[in-house]
Amino acid sequence: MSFASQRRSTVSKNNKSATKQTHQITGRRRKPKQNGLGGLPLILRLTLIVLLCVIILTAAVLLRYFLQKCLLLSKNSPLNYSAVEKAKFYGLSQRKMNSGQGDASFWSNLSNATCDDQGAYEMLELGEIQRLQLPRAILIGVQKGGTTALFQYLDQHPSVERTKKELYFLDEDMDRLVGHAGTIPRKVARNLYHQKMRDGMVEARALEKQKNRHMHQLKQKLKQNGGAQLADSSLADNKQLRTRRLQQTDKLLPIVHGEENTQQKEDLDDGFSRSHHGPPPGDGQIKPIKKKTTPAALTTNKFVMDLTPNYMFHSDRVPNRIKCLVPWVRLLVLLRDPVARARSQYQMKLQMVLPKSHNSYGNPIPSLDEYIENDLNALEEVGVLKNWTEVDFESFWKSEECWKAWQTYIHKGLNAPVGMGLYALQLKPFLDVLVEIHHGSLELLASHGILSDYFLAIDSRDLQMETDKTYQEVLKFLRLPSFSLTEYARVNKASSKDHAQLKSKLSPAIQKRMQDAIAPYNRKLGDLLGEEWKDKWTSR
Ligand SMILES: Nc1ncnc2c1ncn2[C@@H]1O[C@H](COP(=O)(O)OS(=O)(=O)O)[C@@H](OP(=O)(O)O)[C@H]1O
Repeated sequence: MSFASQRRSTVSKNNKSATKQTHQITGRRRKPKQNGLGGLPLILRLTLIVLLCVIILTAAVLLRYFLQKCLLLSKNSPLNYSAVEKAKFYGLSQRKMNSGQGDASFWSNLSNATCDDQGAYEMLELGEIQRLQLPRAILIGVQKGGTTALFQYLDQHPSVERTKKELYFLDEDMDRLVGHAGTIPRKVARNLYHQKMRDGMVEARALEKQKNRHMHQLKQKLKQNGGAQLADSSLADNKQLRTRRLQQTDKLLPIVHGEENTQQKEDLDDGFSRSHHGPPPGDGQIKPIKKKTTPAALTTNKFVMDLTPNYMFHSDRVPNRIKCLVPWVRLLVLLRDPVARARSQYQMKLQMVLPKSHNSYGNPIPSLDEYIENDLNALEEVGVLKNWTEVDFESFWKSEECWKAWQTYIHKGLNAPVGMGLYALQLKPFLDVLVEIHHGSLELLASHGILSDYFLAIDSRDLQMETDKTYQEVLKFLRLPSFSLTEYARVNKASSKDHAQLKSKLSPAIQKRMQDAIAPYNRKLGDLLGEEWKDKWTSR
């Protein structure tokens, strides 16, 4: 050891003993070696802190997930849009999920609104469908096709659960729900559909009670007025009373088919108020769905149906929603001569605004001719109607251009008196979806009788002329026991008010223009539904 190092070691020893002495003097001891984070290398310490943050964050997310799930799926939860948006946050179990086979149709790509996984659907057992009170059949259309009459006939069937007509769930409600977020989880959507169905049933039961109460009061009054003979068991057959009852029912009809607010729905000025078929609210428009108070339990083993004639017109989105939410349903549609249907729609709109002669934009109410012409022009403008040769129409029909033009038209939110009569255009996506669900082609399904298991089109005229026979056909299709009514009333007729405009007829020139314009689509209906539908209305 060199002198210098010897000196360093002596100095260090001296220093150590000096420090020891100092500690003894001050009574303080040297700090023990640190055991906590302080003793760990910096990198380890940082890793631990990051891990801790991740754990805390995960716990917060999980807590939020459970809270949301409890809130959103609880029966009494407020159905508000933001909750649904938040519901996107959690994925849902995809058990029992089948992948839809076949080509994804153009419509699935366009659809702005399905559930969590486009192209996939989930079948449920009958017991489960009943438990969830989801519909087993849907009446998809058409507006002014005699749907209120059929609704009332079905409503009287002992195996059918009373419900409210026109729920607008698969179109309007779903538009609101998905309009902003793009998709919503299937489970959430089904839960909301269930709640809507249940609300409809509760409302229908309340309405029935109200009607019964009124009948009771009427009986009492008749008794007091010496009409005792009317208040006995033969009451139901009494014409006078039946008429009164129907009048009462007519008063309640706006409630039954939810038209009480239609006049407030003024939107585009194509003559009248917009009615339940506007464009889906895109661009971040969020309207909350109104919550209705429903009793905690409403159990039924009866046949549950959704009857919303406007679904047919919203053919760009409703079929996919059906596939996604209720793929087991049977679809029923009433088709009426498009010209008569358009006229009936005009009369309905007119009744809503009469006796005013101007709409809320201050513009005069159009005549029937103007009403039809305006719509013909709108359809020509977007390219849905054109003066085609048969060959040209065939290639147009198969092109995406056709469906895009139709979608542009739907999204204009017009009254669509002519557009609603283009049945082939509207039915094609519904049939496509059935083909997808039941794996095959339209021809294959038709030849095996599978299509007729799930789809039934009825001519409104048959319902009107051969009501009982047609009613039996509907019951058979729905797999309901045969049942006949003592009377098949004609309901929801255009008013017999003495107003010239209500009585107006379409001028022959405009009628011809409409018939010629829609003829190619009428012919297509034959390809879709069978020869008997080809040129059905032009031949009459
Ligand atoms: N049993 C029967 N069969 C066929 N058609 C019938 C039946 N009963 C009523 N009607 C006529 O149907 C028209 C009303 O149709 P909707 O009830 O579907 O209208 S709505 O869309 O619910 O407003 C309406 O037509 P218009 O009178 O031409 O307006 C009713 O008269």
